[in-house]
Amino acid sequence: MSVAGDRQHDNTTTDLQHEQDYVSMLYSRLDSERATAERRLERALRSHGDTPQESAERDAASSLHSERLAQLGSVEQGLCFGRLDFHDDPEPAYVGRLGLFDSDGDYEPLLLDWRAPAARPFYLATAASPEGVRRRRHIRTLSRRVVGLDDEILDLGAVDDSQADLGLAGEAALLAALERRRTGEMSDIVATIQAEQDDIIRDDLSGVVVVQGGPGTGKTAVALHRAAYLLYTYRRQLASRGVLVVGPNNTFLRYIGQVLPSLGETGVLLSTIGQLFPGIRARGTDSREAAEVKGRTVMVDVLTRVVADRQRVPEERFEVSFDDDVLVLDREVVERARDKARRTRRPHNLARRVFVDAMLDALTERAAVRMEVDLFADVPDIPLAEGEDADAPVLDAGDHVEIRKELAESEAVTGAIDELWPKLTPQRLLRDTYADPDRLLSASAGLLADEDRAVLKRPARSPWAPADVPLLDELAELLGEDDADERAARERREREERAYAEGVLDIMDQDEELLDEDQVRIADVLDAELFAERQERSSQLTAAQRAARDRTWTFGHVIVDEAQELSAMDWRLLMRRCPSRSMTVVGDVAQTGAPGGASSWQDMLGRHVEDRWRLRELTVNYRTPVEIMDIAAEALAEVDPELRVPTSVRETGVRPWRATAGERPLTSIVDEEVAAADGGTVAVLAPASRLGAVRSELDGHGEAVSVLTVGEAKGLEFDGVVVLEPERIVAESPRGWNDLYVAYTRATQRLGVVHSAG
Ligand SMILES: Nc1ncnc2c1ncn2[C@@H]1O[C@H](COP(=O)(O)OP(=O)(O)OP(=O)(O)O)[C@@H](O)[C@H]1O
Repeated sequence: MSVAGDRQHDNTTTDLQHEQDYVSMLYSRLDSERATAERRLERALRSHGDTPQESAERDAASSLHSERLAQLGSVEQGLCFGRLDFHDDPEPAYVGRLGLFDSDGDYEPLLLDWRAPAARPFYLATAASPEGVRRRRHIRTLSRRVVGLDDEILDLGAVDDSQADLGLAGEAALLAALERRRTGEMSDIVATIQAEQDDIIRDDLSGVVVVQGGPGTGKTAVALHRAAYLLYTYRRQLASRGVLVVGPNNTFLRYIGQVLPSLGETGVLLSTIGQLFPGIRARGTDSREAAEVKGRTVMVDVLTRVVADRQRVPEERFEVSFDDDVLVLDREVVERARDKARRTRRPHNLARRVFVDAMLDALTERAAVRMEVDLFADVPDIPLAEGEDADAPVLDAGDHVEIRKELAESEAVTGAIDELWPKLTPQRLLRDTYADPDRLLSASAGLLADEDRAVLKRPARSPWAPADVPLLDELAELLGEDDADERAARERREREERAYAEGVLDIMDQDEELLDEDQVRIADVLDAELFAERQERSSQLTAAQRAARDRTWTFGHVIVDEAQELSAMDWRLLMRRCPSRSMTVVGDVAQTGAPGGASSWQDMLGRHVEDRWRLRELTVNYRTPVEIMDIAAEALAEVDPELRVPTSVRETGVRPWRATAGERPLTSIVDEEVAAADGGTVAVLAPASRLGAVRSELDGHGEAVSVLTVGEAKGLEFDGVVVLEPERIVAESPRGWNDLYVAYTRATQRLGVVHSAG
């Protein structure tokens, strides 16, 4: 391992002092930016528009300034982390978390945003290809203090071919970052992004990019930095639609939750698939088998049938009481009404109107005929006048309208029509299907085998599981939402709220004119509330928040992490959220654990984008040291002997240890690992069947130790990892070797393996 260049730790007092002066100047610039943003926000909040347009402008301005303020607040730590010196420019360039300019002078850049094109050489320049860079300097800071400098002179003469070169940039800073103890929360890598990662982060917005890489190659880090880069570079396009980042579970989302805010980006929605149906909390768990069946594409056909089964035609005829009488329609008439509604190809709840109309038309006819018969029942035959037609209807169009209206208002009639074509919600429909064996059979006969059907059955009150969410979403599409009434009510509410706010502001204006200077001004009291309300209203307008509440929201870009775990039905849901197909798909097909997950990207994506996706690969492992990867490689060979582990950047000199269950109490093993981690994080990864027992055994260790299944640990990392009973982990799942590979590669420093006894 080497760096292509001559690295120097040039921490001379003069150098440090020089950089300290510059960094201090940047912080005072940051402070004055903050003061300006605060002033502007205050001004925007105090102003109030007379017209709806002015109010909208005020809301937009206050939201802009609060966002700016939040961004300026988030870059406090590590504001500036790099400096570039060039061969043919005496002025160095400083690189940091956001761009700062010399507003007193001629707007020269004082600090380059890491995402700006001009900052790119900081990540790409190498001795072999220096891009005009003479020296790259990493500036280490603690709060606002400069504590160290790492310099690289990018001199071709210093290229060393004799060592295996991973093309690392800023090796000292990188290794320092990698050696750091883990806190349980992922950090950004903005100061040490490597060239192969940078290339992916800055890839085009359009199309589907698949990032394939072994464990620890920085896929998650790259995905998150790409979100920040895209929002910076394509802000106009993305600000209104937002960016969605999908992760496998809540623990993972918590783990990555701080990265984007630390990069000054808050407009991103982090979510699991299970959270993408507003109003549903998927708290249940499915068996592996049930999750696999629910994830199959054939479920689309099953659900289509579930809906069609609710569009019924009576066995013989349709009968309904109306006006002391019974109206009867032949089966064929109902069938024609159903066909007419189906032919519209609209979703069930929207096509329902067509069915109801056709039924009411037919019933009006019947009722009219009956009335005519009744009208003349007791009347003696009267000779016809000249020109009068014996068959001409007695009731006119107006009478028909009246009858139809009465039919539409009759509960008996609407109830009977409802039975045939009810208004449905996805939740109700899916619940009923799982709970009713006859319905399930009718919907899946010929599509699912008996044993597949059996795993779907469950009582109506069971909680939703994550794999139900794509099915609910599919049903929501098949059903559609007849929300015309709701939409009208919402628009009315919004108009009223605006009128109210404007009214209050007018009153404030008038009152203020009447008050003495030294009296308490009503506006001072009212202001605070109004401003708070306005602020809340404008903050509610962020794309991410609106998106979280709206099932039909479509995002400007979607990033999927641990994407190999997604089922075919998960992909369908995601594709609906991203009609532009601007996506970053991140994962490792060698780590797939989910029964319905991917073993090839083409299998997963081809259905949606054919071959229009581009593969980018990451090859260097930043997490797991060489010693541990030697063991992980054995598990990978069992998955597929052709696969190779990524190359580790680090060696620790500490070899993984092995023990046999029962030799020593688990508690003392774990105590030792906690001590060795020296304040870092420790995890015990257990077979799913042993999790409960191991958790109670290690109860006393509290927060210091995480006891997890491999599935739960996916995407996470810990300084020390103890893997319990690898044999059982392998035996418990058809993808057991993949699971073991994931388990071994969670460690940043130490790995211990406790084998099953006997
Ligand atoms: N350029 C870098 N500079 C500093 N740290 C890095 C860099 N790239 C990756 N890392 C660190 O390496 C570790 C692994 O990264 P990450 O979790 O993104 O890998 P991954 O490919 O998603 O792994 P897995 O597939 O196992 O989930 C993290 O701690 C991350 O911060």
